Amino acid sequence: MKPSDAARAPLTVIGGFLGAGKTTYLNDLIREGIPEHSLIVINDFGDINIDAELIDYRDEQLIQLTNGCICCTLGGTLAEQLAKAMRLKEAPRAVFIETSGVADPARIADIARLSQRLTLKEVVCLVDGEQIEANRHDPLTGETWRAQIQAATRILVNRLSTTNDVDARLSELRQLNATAAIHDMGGPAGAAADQRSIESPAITARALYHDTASQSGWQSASLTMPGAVDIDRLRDLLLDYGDVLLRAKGFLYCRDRQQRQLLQFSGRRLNSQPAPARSGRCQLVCIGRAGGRFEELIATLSRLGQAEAAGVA
Ligand SMILES: Nc1nc2c(ncn2[C@@H]2O[C@H](COP(=O)(O)OP(=O)(O)OP(=O)(O)O)[C@@H](O)[C@H]2O)c(=O)[nH]1
Repeated sequence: MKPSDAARAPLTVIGGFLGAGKTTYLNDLIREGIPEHSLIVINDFGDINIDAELIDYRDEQLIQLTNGCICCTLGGTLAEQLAKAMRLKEAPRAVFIETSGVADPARIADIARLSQRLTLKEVVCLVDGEQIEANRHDPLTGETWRAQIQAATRILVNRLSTTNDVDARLSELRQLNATAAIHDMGGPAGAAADQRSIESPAITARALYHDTASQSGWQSASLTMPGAVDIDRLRDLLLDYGDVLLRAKGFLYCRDRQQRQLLQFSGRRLNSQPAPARSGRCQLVCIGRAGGRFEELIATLSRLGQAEAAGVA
């Protein structure tokens, strides 16, 4: 029997480019209150799901998907996992999917359109207001970035306050998507974002060192970082390679800080804060422009993490 529309679980797709603020927004939603027995699906671009460790979930069911772009490499897996979850005796009352920053949310929304147990509630797209110009005109990132905006039913723009011409930025977004609601999230939410304390669930850690994997102009790498790193040296290195490094995030020890740090690099900005206590990872994932320079960065980062472990840096 076909479930009526009222019996279908609403699906919210949360998309947006690398580092745009998807995880931060999802945590805000959870804090504000989502239905009990929700299902949260987290996809991340690397083969370590850092985002899953940053989600502040409680009794919700969590599915972690890794390895690249949810829409092309994981389409089948995602549909299967969702179908399985929706067949459970107590099926989820609502579903939230955080896509990877290089995914096309439209293809994920199609899964809901095909499912008899889901109904598409909205496709939210987070946009880093500071990066609109850079992303829009970039030959590698532009197409993905535009597709994410075009697929949205609601566009949430943050970090606009640091740009010169807010109206011009908003009208650029409007030109790309004539129908979506567009909201300027303003400063405070984001400004406080890095200061938020994050309670994380315990998730089984996998020890990983991976070679870089490249896919049509993109390249990603996952590194183990067992040693205590000099944060200033790391900052200089990441900023030096800001032309090829689009996003880095992970957990590591820093020399002058007692607690393991959560490191976030996006839009050529680096910040760190105490990492969630419950997992013990010391790993970093990076994504950027494929090529020798990206590989050079990964090799240098790898040496930094390893050498300092051995005390020879
Ligand atoms: N200033 C400011 N910073 C933000 C805002 N939202 C997120 N951030 C910061 O931006 C960085 C990336 O945020 P995330 O929420 O992890 O971004 P994401 O889109 O989930 O990142 P990926 O999943 O790696 O693509 C973190 O350092 C956040 O604290 C915001 O509204 N304002």
